[in-house]
Amino acid sequence: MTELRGPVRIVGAGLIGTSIGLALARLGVVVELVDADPDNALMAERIGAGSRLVQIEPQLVVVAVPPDHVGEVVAEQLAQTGAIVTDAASVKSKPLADAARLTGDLSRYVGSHPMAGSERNGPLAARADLFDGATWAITPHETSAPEAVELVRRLAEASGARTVELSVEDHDLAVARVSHLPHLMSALAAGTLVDAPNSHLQLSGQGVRDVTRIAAGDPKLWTQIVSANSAALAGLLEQIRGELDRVLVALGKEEAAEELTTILGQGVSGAVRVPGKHGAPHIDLVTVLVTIPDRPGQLARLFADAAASGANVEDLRIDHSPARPVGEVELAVKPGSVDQLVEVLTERGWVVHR
Ligand SMILES: NC(=O)C1=CN([C@@H]2O[C@H](COP(=O)(O)OP(=O)(O)OC[C@H]3O[C@@H](n4cnc5c(N)ncnc54)[C@H](O)[C@@H]3O)[C@@H](O)[C@H]2O)C=CC1
Ligand SMILES: O=C(O)C(=O)Cc1ccc(O)cc1
Repeated sequence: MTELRGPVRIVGAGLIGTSIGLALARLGVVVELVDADPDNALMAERIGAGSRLVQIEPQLVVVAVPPDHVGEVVAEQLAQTGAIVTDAASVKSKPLADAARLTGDLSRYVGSHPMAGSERNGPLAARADLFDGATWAITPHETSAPEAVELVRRLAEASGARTVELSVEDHDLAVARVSHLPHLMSALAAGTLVDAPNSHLQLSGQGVRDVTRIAAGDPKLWTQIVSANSAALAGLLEQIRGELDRVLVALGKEEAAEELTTILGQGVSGAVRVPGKHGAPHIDLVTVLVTIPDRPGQLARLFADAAASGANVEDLRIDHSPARPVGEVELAVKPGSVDQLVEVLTERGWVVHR
């Protein structure tokens, strides 16, 4: 059995590299931090993700640099060390092709991709629990050694994730659907707000926040991601262009209302297919709205009271009402625990709406 003993060298101490370092530090694995930007390596070291200098040869190297540089860094690390090498890039075909142009033997390399992140970047955005409960794709290529695949699986599990194995090609098709297209859609929707008057923006509610959150991701990083996956994305974008034409033709025409309902119904059918947290199948959750005073300690009290009811909070949203000294917290729970939750919260003085 291949155990993850360390040291693990992380090249690229940004959001993802530093988060992996922090997750491994929880288990006491020795981590070496390397970055082209010395300030980032220093920052990652200061927040406890590892050390900039480790004298022992790494067992595993994790390349967490932007996708355009992954292939060259993978080839470099294979040449400089006897370690198993993986990367965390959001696309898998291009880094593999780039590395293959630079080195003959890729048996110690296995690509991987943690499916968790943030719209923020750099070591200061890193979190030790970023990958807890997340899915981590492992994408062996034809010559990946089985022990290399096993060690990368250990890395993902040590970081708190559950693993899914896919081919390189299938991975890129999958992320085009579940990550890259949603990102482009979010950016396009958010882009229409740039010139919007403030009087319009002040009507923003949770819907527009949901749709635009991921648009805040680093444009330079996302240019590399979507460009490297252009073939898989092109088909989906053609499909969306066709759907947009259907919407434009149908909008506002009484006789085309059914067409519009069909398109919107497709959205409902697609949305329920997105798996729930921890990769579990989608379950319908019930939401309960609680009004909370905008004062320190209120959220902690609400969570303690929710826990006392026996309900597990599956999801959470907080909405601040402008110009009101209260917030609105939406707790999502399984249908079986909602009655007890409402009863206990009401008993304890919370204003609850279902
Ligand atoms: N941002 C996200 O939510 C996710 C990103 N990823 C992937 O993880 C990788 C890293 O992304 P982030 O951590 O978000 O970016 P980041 O910008 O936070 O960090 C990248 C780090 O790599 C360093 N770097 C760049 N070129 C280098 C080189 N040649 N040698 C050494 N260091 C170098 C930078 O100085 C920076 O510290 C990317 O390949 C991305 O596709 C994967 C999952 C989620
Ligand atoms: O912020 C989110 O919800 C994400 O989905 C983050 C993310 C960004 C890029 C990836 O390659 C994987 C995950």
